Amino acid sequence: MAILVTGGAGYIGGHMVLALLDAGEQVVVLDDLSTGFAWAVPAAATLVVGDIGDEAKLRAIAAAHQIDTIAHFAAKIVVPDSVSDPLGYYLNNTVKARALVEFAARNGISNFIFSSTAAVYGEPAVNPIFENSLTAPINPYGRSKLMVEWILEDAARAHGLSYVALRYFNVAGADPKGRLGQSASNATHLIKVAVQAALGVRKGLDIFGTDYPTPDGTCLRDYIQVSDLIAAHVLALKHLRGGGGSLVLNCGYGHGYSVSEVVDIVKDVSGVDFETRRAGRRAGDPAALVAGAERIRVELGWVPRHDNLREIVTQAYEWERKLRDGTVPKARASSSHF
Ligand SMILES: NC(=O)c1ccc[n+]([C@@H]2O[C@H](COP(=O)([O-])OP(=O)(O)OC[C@H]3O[C@@H](n4cnc5c(N)ncnc54)[C@H](O)[C@@H]3O)[C@@H](O)[C@H]2O)c1
Ligand SMILES: O=c1ccn([C@@H]2O[C@H](COP(=O)(O)OP(=O)(O)O[C@H]3O[C@H](CO)[C@@H](O)[C@H](O)[C@H]3O)[C@@H](O)[C@H]2O)c(=O)[nH]1
Repeated sequence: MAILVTGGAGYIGGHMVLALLDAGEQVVVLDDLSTGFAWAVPAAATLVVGDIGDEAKLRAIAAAHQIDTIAHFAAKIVVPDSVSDPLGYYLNNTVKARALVEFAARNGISNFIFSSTAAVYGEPAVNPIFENSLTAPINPYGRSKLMVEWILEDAARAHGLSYVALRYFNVAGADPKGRLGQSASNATHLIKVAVQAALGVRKGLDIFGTDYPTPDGTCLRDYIQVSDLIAAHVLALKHLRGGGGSLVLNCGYGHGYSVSEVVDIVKDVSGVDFETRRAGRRAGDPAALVAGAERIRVELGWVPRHDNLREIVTQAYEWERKLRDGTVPKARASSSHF
């Protein structure tokens, strides 16, 4: 049986592909390369370049491979962009995901793993946030993802699918073996931007909002290391293949760091005191998001191995240095795909 990984040329999906290949699985990646990289997908996986909304392409994949599971990572992911381009986000993240769920239902693909997000909770009244806390997203990105959770819930009931929706908190770091990291040069994530500032790839860093109701006035987030997150997906796959029922699970460590604390750790790890500027709040940002992180341990037996922000920052820094120096390992010639 093969696993279809949408968005498998991107940051998190790329780590999933590595983990699946490490486990001896057959992997088909579908990615339009809008923010992903063909070179990041090992030649041992089949790479199909295309849109998740392209039904003909999906049918061709189903005809050529025995897919039993879809791991759906492909999405647009930048919260402030979703505020300025909501319709683009609803099309890519919701409408096309609906088509993918329908494709699964029609083709007897009974397992679906979905990249959801902490953004479904909006501005929570209290932290940590549990899976049964109120979902009230405050930006189109979070809404675009919450709707897919609802689509999955209803489709599962009607069409015999089982799914695991993983609500990621803030994903960071890189493959501990140094094979992959976050590569898009215009990524907007805090740790990515901070290590770029430390390496002189960007000129300093804006701190978006210093007047939040948090201990130091900057936003709090729960940063989860990317391989720990992927381990949760591998366990979700095992759960679904073993006939387990649908689940919605937070993926985080259960404690948060402020933007200022993250910046201090990046400065310390890199030894570079790069410039920081106090800037206004960024559109769509909640003050604090910290996972209630128990359910995933109970349901899947997940045990984090990299819950250490210094280690996470070091991995991100080392990967960024390779990107800057042009020494990242390329897993395939970029033209070898369908
Ligand atoms: N990075 C985070 O902190 C975070 C947190 C919560 C949830 N997520 C979710 O995780 C998933 C992966 O995010 P990422 O950080 O790896 O981002 P990414 O941009 O690196 O990866 C997304 C991949 O999807 C591809 N893609 C986008 N739209 C597509 C389409 N219509 N058809 C085919 N391919 C398409 C892109 O080319 C890219 O390779 C997303 O669903 C995102 O919403 C990420
Ligand atoms: O240059 C920067 C970049 C970020 N931030 C702040 O850092 C925090 C974290 O921002 P970022 O790393 O961009 O992540 P989020 O906006 O929290 O969103 C991430 O985490 C969410 C889950 O919590 C996911 O849903 C999103 O896909 C993912 O991008 C926020 O307060 C930002 O305002 C800055 O101050 N300066």
